[in-house]
Amino acid sequence: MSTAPQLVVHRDKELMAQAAAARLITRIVDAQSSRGEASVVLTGGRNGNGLLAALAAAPARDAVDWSRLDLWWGDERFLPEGDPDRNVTQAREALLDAVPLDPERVHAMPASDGPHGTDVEAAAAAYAAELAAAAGPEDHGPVPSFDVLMLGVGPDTHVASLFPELPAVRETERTVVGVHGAPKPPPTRVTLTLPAIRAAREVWLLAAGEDKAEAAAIALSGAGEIQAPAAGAHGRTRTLWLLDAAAASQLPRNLYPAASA
Ligand SMILES: O=C(O)[C@H](O)[C@@H](O)[C@H](O)[C@H](O)COP(=O)(O)O
Repeated sequence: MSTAPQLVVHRDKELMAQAAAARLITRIVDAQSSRGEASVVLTGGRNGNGLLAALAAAPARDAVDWSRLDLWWGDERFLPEGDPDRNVTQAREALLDAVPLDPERVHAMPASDGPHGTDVEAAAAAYAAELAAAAGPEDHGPVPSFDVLMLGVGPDTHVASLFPELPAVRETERTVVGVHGAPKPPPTRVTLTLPAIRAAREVWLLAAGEDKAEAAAIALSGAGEIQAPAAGAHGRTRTLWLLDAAAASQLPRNLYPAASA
């Protein structure tokens, strides 16, 4: 199946979050119906958290069997456990604390005061090992075939903690790496690499707001993944860009989907 990106453009970021939450519920329910379980990779950032908050408010959230859902993270800010800036802390507040998840299936990335201390490379290696342990023979390498992997897109085209031109985006072997000197605070982070991201069945990129318009246009116009990491994020069966009208405002006309609302 082609992984050419598909685009859906919504009127504004609120509608985008609600529609994406509805889409995610459906995707999880479908996966659980066919395989008995589902796996989703969460993203940090306002759009990812907006989606989780919309999901928390959606009555259809009860259609999900939360106890048979694995949650992973695409990246994490390497900070102490419970820090309000950690992506997992924000996800807990937005949704996770409100639904009956199996704690064993909530795979938060290590914190900077965890078993590896401030050694971000060791923390990354431990997460890579956790992913490898969860991968089965049917998977395509040392990472499970996530049903949906979500990524917020930064104004510089970064996704997860893969920033343009930094070493992490050039990684071709390891599935998880430590990041030093990230331009978005905090500077030290843990991130999935592009090969790990591309193990997902579906990759959804979320972009809302005018400050994302240039990034979306660049990433969708054939830019290279080292300069524009979002361009290298695609799923094995589907790559979906979920945008609001402002973020879509600089897309070349041939990419703008006429029927989106
Ligand atoms: O740790 C983080 O900050 C992220 O995981 C990062 O990759 C984020 O998703 C983008 O920067 C988009 O963030 P917004 O949705 O807030 O613009």
